[in-house]
Amino acid sequence: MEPEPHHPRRAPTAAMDPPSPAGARPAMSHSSAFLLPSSATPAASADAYAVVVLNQRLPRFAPLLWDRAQVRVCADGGANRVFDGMPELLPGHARDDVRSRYKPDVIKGDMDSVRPEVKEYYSNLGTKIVDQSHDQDTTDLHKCVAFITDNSPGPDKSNLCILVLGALGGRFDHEMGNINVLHLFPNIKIVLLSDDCLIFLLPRTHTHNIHIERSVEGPHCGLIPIGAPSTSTTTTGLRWNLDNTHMSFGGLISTSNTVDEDQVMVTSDSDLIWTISLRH
Ligand SMILES: Nc1ncnc2c1ncn2[C@@H]1O[C@H](COP(=O)(O)OP(=O)(O)OP(=O)(O)O)[C@@H](O)[C@H]1O
Ligand SMILES: Cc1ncc(C[n+]2csc(CCO)c2C)c(N)n1
Repeated sequence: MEPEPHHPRRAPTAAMDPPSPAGARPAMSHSSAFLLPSSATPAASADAYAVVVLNQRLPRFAPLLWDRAQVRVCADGGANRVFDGMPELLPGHARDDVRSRYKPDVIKGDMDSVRPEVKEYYSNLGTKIVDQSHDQDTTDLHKCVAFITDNSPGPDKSNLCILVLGALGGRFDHEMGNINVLHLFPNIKIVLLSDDCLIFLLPRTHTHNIHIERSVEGPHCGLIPIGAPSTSTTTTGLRWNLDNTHMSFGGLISTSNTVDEDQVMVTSDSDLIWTISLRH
């Protein structure tokens, strides 16, 4: 049986941007400023970041996002990647210092991939270990996102942004499971990342203003109706814009598009996946 979305849709009034006229969709803003080096980051970011590390090679910007986050969670074998990978990404620093500094707050999952010595190492440093081996129906990423939303204060999670490292590339079943988590939590800002690109969900309840951080992302992008066809999608700011356009698998979907402006606007009657390439 398909699990129900974890949270009801956000009421149209709870948008983060200024109020919209009656009947119009409220606006939601998106930015990848979290990828900018500390020196270039806007002083006051509205977002509170959580990082989830999956069981794939750490992206090169893992230390930056880890430092920027308020909560760090490893999905099962993701803990091995932090243990092995953080010292490799920070070669000028002593291996043991890096290990103890990059300590996850939580390791959660069905615990069939985290190595015993890694689990013991972090457990001794105070990491919380949540063994959910009894649940073989939800993915480790689903378990980690549920943990973060359940433990973040207040009913309004509009400032929470969950950055998922190692979510794309690799095994296709895992990738699809990771994308399904975006659809299971449509009201939570979740960004799936790899070294090469990022993706997030654009819920149909809002119009979307996507600020393009040209120093770290673009130009290649896509707009994809994974969950359901879209009868009408309209965009601005792209090389190939959509104008009240129908999109579906078996028909048109927008791949190999490129960003033309610093601001991309998207309105659709269906939830869409936005993807953009990352610069190396
Ligand atoms: N190759 C991959 N591509 C994309 N995501 C992955 C990949 N491998 C793991 N993940 C993500 O990392 C999480 C933790 O990985 P882990 O290998 O511990 O999971 P698992 O449930 O034991 O996998 P398996 O299906 O191999 O038993 C997964 O739930 C998934 O979200
Ligand atoms: C229809 C169906 N397909 C696959 C699985 C297997 N599965 C899905 S999530 C998960 C946990 C991975 O850590 C496992 C083993 C299932 N339960 N139901």
